This record gives sequence, C-alpha cells and structure tokens, in this order.
Amino acid sequence: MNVNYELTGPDGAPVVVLSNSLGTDLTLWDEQVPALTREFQVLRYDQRGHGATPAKPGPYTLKQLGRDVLALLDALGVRKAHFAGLSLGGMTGMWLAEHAPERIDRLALICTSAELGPASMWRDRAALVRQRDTRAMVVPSLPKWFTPELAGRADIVEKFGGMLVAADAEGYAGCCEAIAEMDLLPKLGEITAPTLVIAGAEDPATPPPHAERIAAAVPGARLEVLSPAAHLANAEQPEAVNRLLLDHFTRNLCAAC
Ligand SMILES: O=C(O)CC1=CCC(=O)O1
Repeated sequence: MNVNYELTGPDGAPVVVLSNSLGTDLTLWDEQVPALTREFQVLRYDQRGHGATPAKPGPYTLKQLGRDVLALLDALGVRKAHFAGLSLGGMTGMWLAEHAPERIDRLALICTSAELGPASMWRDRAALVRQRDTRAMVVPSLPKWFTPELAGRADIVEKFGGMLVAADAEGYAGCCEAIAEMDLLPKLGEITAPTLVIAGAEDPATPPPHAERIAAAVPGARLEVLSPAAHLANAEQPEAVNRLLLDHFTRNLCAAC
C-alpha cells in the first residue's frame, strides 16, 4: 500500500500522526500543522482511497487501516508516535492503541465513536457510493460536518466538498464497510495510552454520548466538548483543538515528577 503522507516539523522532534475522516484527506489538518510543528514533527497521511492514497478493492477492516499506519511508521523509522484521529481516523487510532500499544505514545480521539451502527446503514452507504460515486455524499455530508453558519460558506463548500468529490468511490465504500464491521468496544478498557477525547456539541454524526462512552471506558481518559462545533470540530474550532492537542501531547503526566 503506497500511503500518501506529508512529514513536516523540526528534525528529531517527537512525531504526531494525524489521521483523516471518511471523505476527507490530509488537508483536513491544515489548521493544526502550523501550531503542532512548533513542538512536533507532524506526519499526516491520506486514508486508503482518500486524497492521493490509492484504493484497493474493498471491503476494508480497521485492522487494515491500522496496519497502513504501522507500515508507514516502519518505512519512516518511527518506533513510537503520538496519534490524533478524527472520526474514521479516531477509530484507526483506537485500533492501534488496542492492538499495537507499543507504537502509540499518547492518543487524541476527535469526533469519533467505538460503535457507530447500524451496520446495514454503512453497507447501504457503500452500495450507494459504488453506484453513484462520492459526489452523492456532498449534500448529506456538509451539514453534518459543519454547523449551519459554516456549512454553506463558499470556501468551506469548495475545500471540503472538493475533498469528498475527489475521494475514490471504492475507497470510500471500503472505509464504510470497515466502520460497519468495527469491534472496538471490548478492548477500550485495555488502552494504556493517555487519551484525550474531544467531541463537538453539535455533531450529528458522532454526538457527545459517543465520546462520553469512550472516555468512560478508556482508563484515565479526559473528555472535552467544544461548542459551536459539528463533526469536523478541528476545522470549526481550530484554536481550541490546537490548544487541547498541544496540552495533551506535552503535559507532564507524572504527578510525582
Ligand atoms: O460521514 C459521516 O457520516 C460522518 C463520519 C462517520 C465516520 C467518519 O469518518 O465520518
């Protein structure tokens, strides 16, 4: 798998991996890179079939999406990294923290869920997109991604609608099928990475109760709910998200130190 990525920031600094959501690409994180590269190397990449990462035939699994990250880290010689993921990116992060804990330092889960049923809805969406292309998802997605004030703004429609239209139909569908089959809940309690969970108060796709459920299950997790913010809270509230991420990835966690 040739995963498209961008690595920026000071040589030798700790690495933060940024993982995008369904229908977006690595430019989802444009507002985070300048802030995070003050302290970290930022490794942002495109999920399978999104941006410039090619799509293999689906269905995919979270295991495959997680292993794409591990292969990328191996190729770059990164033994352990912080990880922030939004929605599908957060699901990928939970899979990694559960199955490859030695590779994940601290974890930030933004507008995501450990169980986003019903599975039939995701299979139906995959079938729709295979039939009609990702263009069919623009009208239903933008009002979930942003609160009403932003959802219709020309620059937002151009940037985020453009990412969605550019996503490969098979890649998008395969990722829907990964969400349909995901099984993250049973092992959430085994996550050892210090975890920050961020929700958007106005997120209709993964509403705050999904974040509360994750934060209640992951030992020691901290929960923050931002408002106004819909599903792409990092784009709607960049300063608040940057502050939370920097605090989480730099804070001294040892009370006795
Ligand atoms: O597109 C949606 O419905 C919202 C979403 C769910 C998983 C993801 O990455 O985005």
